[in-house]
Amino acid sequence: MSSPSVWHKNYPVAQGNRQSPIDIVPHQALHDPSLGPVVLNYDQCTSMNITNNGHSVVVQFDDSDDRSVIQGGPLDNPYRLKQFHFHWGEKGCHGSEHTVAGNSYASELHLVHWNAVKYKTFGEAATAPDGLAVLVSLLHKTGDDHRWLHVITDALYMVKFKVSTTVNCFNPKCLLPSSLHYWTYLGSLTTPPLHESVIWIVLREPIIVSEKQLGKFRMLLFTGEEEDQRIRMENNFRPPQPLKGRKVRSSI
Ligand SMILES: NS(=O)(=O)c1nnc(N(Cc2cn(-c3ccccc3)nn2)Cc2cn([C@@H]3O[C@H](CO)[C@@H](O)[C@H](O)[C@H]3O)nn2)s1
Ligand SMILES: [Zn+2]
Repeated sequence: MSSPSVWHKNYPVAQGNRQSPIDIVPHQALHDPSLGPVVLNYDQCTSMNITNNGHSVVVQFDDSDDRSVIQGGPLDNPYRLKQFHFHWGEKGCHGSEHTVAGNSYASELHLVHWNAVKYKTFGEAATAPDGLAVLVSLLHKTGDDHRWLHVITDALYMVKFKVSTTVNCFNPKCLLPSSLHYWTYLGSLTTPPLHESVIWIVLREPIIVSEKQLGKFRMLLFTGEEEDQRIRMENNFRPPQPLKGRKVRSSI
């Protein structure tokens, strides 16, 4: 995984006008009364596999129909859930991609959805300005375990190296905070190809996880079993990018 500071050499859009993540400054966000609640329909979700793809751990879903969608909020259409994955650091409270008033969290969950009403495939949607919607849950490290995150962290030993394994149905709604109040802004993928195709929906309330649970993410490796070098997977987060005049709207 190359460093974010050199991505612009192969992906000039890295220096574009709607890059992610950003630092969210709550009192500068615009309260927009027209922003309704986000609505999550994940009950028929069928998670398929959990994969260490060499830069994060990803749980993929069956996105061949509209069984798992997000809608409402800033979205004009329902967006299909494709996968969720995490970003984290190597210790303490650094590891999230978005920061809030300059403060970072220990980790960040991204639920990646695509606009299957307007676009035929994820790949096509991923290059369109309204193609993707990513719902963000910030993970705050304190003492206690998150009661559902252990389902994921207990499976991580199976994907220590760059491999994939099947998982039973896992409804990611259990990894979200109780309040669905959010900030929203137009941005990009935070890893190459950095397409400027994402409507970001960042939940304001973090979820609480334990150091032990975070530690299990850090035992993952960027490398495959066959490689003799063993590089721990950590700090797979991009730092905040310039706002370039964008407005962040708030649902409350
Ligand atoms: N930090 S975050 O902002 O949220 C994310 N950052 N990257 C994400 N994904 C990777 C990705 C690749 N592409 C893309 C799009 C068009 C052309 C070339 C690459 N866009 N995003 C999300 C993601 C993509 N995929 C892959 O999509 C392919 C096309 O459908 C599929 O063939 C693969 O099996 C599947 O792995 N998975 N996840 S999200
Ligand atoms: Zn991500």
